[in-house]
Amino acid sequence: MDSTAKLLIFLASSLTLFLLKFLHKYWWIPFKIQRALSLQGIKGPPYEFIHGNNKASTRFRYEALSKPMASLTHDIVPRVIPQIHSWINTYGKNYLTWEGNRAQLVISEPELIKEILKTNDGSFPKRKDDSSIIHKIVGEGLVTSEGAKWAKQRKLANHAFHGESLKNMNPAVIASVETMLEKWKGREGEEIEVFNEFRLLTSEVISRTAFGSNYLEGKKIFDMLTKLAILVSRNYFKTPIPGIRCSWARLGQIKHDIYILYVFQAHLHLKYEFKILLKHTHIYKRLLFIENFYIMNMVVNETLRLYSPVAAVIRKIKKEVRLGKLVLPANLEILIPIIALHHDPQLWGDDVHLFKPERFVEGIASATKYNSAAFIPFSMGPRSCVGMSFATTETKVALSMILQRYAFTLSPTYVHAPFPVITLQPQHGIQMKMDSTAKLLIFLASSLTLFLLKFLHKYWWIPFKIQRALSLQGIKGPPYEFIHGNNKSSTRFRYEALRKPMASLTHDIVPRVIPQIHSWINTYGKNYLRWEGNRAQLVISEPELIKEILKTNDGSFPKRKNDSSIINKIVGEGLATSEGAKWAKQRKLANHAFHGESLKNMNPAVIASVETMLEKWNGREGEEIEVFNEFRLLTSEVISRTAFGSNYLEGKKIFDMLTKLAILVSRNHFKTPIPGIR
Ligand code: HEM
Repeated sequence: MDSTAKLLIFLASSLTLFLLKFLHKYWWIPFKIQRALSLQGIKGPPYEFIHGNNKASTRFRYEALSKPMASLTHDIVPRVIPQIHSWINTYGKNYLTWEGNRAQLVISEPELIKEILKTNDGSFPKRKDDSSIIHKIVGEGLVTSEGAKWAKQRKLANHAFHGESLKNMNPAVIASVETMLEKWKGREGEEIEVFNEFRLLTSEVISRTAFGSNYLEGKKIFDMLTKLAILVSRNYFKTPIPGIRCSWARLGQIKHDIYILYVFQAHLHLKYEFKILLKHTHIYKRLLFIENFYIMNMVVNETLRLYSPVAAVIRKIKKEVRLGKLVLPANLEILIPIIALHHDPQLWGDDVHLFKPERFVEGIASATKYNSAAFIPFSMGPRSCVGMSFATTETKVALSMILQRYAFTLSPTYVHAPFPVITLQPQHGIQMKMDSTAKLLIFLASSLTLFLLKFLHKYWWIPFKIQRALSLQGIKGPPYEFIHGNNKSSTRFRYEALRKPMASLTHDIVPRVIPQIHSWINTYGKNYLRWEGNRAQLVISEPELIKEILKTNDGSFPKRKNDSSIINKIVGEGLATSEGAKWAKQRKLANHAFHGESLKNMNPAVIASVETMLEKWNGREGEEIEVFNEFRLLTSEVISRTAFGSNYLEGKKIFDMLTKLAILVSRNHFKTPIPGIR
C-alpha cells in the first residue's frame, strides 16, 4: 500500500469515527432517553436532530415577548415562560424537553418538587455551566458550589444573613433609602421611573452593606456587574436557550426585590393603596410602622407569588435515581418552573391570577393549604435562598419609609411587559406619579384594612384553627358561628328548657339544668368543643380526664379569670379566684378555719342560728312554709355569726347586699346570650 492510500484510509476512518460519535451524541442518546421516559409515561415535544426544541422555544419566546401584554393582567406565565406554559398544557405537569441535545425534565408536581429540593444527599446537584460567561467571571460561589465547599460557604452566609448581622444592616438600608428620598424632594406630581430608582437603591444598599465605609468602591463594582448583566441578557436573547437561568451569583438576584415593587406599584392605582404618615404625629407614626409590616408581609408574598423574581430553578441528576415512581437516568436536567406553580389554579383556586394579598392573612401555610411546594419564590430545602430574610426585610423597610412620605399612582405611560432576564423585570420600566395629596385618605383606608384583618384573625382564623386542631384529634362539637360561636343555640336551648317547670317530680334534671351540654354530649360525645362567642371551651366528661385536670397542682389548669366580670370587680381576687402562691396562702388559712377545733368552735353559732329559725316557726304547724327562702336566711345568719362573731348584724347587712347583687347579675346573665353556667 502506498502512502497516499494509507492517508486516505486514515482520513476515512477518522471521519467515520467522528460521524459515529456525533450520531451517538446527537441522535442515539436523545433517542434512548426519550424512549426510556416515554415508557414511564413522560411525553414532551419531540427531539429534533441537534437543535432539540430550541427552534420551537425561540419561536415561542419571540412571539410572547414581541409585544406588551394586552392589559394589566397578572396572568403572566404565557408571556414569561411561553414554551413551558404551552407544553405543560399539551404534555402534562411533568414532561421532557430538549435544550439542544441536553435533556431537561420539567417537573411541576408539588410532591416531586419537594422530593427533589429537600434531598440533601447530592442526588440532585445544581447544574454547572462552566462555559457560561457569568460563571467565568464570577467563579464558583455559594450559588454554584457543591458538597463540603458549599456547606462551608453556606454556614458563613447563614451567619451573615441572620439575627444580629441582619439587624446591623438596617442602618445601611435606611441611609440608602434616605439618599433616594432626598433626590425625590420637590418632584411631587412628576413622573418617576421607579424601576431604575430601585435598581440604584439596591446597588446603594449592597455597596453599603457589603463594602461598609468603602462603599464608593462597592458601587463601582456593582455598576460593572449591572452592565455585565445587561450584556448577558442581550446575548441571552440571541442564543436560543429556553427557560430561565438563575445560576449566577446573587448580586444579580438582589434585583429581585426591586421587582417585588413591580406589581406592588402597579396596584397602587387600583385598590392597593398605602399609607402615608402625618409627619408630626409620633403615635401615628409608630402605629403605621407596625401595621405596614403586617400588611406589607402579605403584599410582598402576593407579589412574590405572581411575579416570582426567579421563575425557575434547575438541577441535575448525578446518577440514576428514583423520583416518585419514575426512574431517571444520569445527566438528565430537572427544571422546576416556580412561577408556573404560583399560577396553578389547581393549587390556588380560580382567583389564581388576581392580586389578593389577603390570601396570606393567616400566613403562608394556610394560603397554600399546607402544600409547602405551592409557594417557593425562594426555593425550598437546604439550597433555598440564603438572602430571603435580608431581601424581604430590606423591601419592607424601604417601602414603609417611602410610603410614609409619598403616595403613588401608576402613570398612563406605563406598559405592562414582564420580562425574564435572569430575573423577572419590567421590560419598559415602571412609570409612577408621586402624589402627596392622597396621603390622608390612604392612611385611613389602610387603618380600616388593618382593623378588619385583626378582626378576622380573632373571630374567624383563631376559632377555625382551634376547631381544626381538635377535630384532627377526634374532638367534634357544634360548629363555630362567626362572632356568635354557639351562643345563639345555647340561648335557645336554655330558653326552651327553663320556660316551663318539669313535667313530673323526676330527678333527671340535667336536660333542664344544662340543656345544651346535655344535648351536645349526646350528639358529639363525652368530650366536645363548644364556643362562648369566640372563646373556645372544651367540655370534658370522661372521668379519667377529669381526674387528670382536677388533681393537677402544677398550675397547668388554672381557674378561668374573668377580670371584666362585675363580681370580680367588686369582690376582687379572693380564695375562689386566686392562683399560685397567693392562693396557697389563702387556702392554708381557710383550711385551718374549717378544720378540727375551729370547726367545732363554729357549732354554737350554727346552733344559735337554727334556734332563731325554729323560734320563728313556732305555732305555724299546718301552714305552708317556703323553706328555700328560710334556708337562705339561715345560711346568711350562720355566715354572719361565724365570720363576723359578735358583730353579726353588720355581717348580715353585707351578706344581704351581696345576695341582691347576685340576683342582679343572674338576671343580666339571662339577658346576654352567654350560654352555659357561669
Ligand atoms: C426577592 C429576592 C430574592 C429571591 C426571590 C431569591 C430567590 C432565590 C432562589 C429561588 C434561590 C435558589 C436558586 C437555585 O436553586 O438555583 C436562591 C438562592 C440563593 N440566593 Fe436568593 N433570592 C432573593 C434575594 C437574594 C439576596 C438579596 C441574596 C443575597 C444578598 C440572595 C442570595 C442567594 C444565595 C447565596 C443563594 C444560593 C444558596 C445556596 O445555594 O445555598 N438572594 N435565591
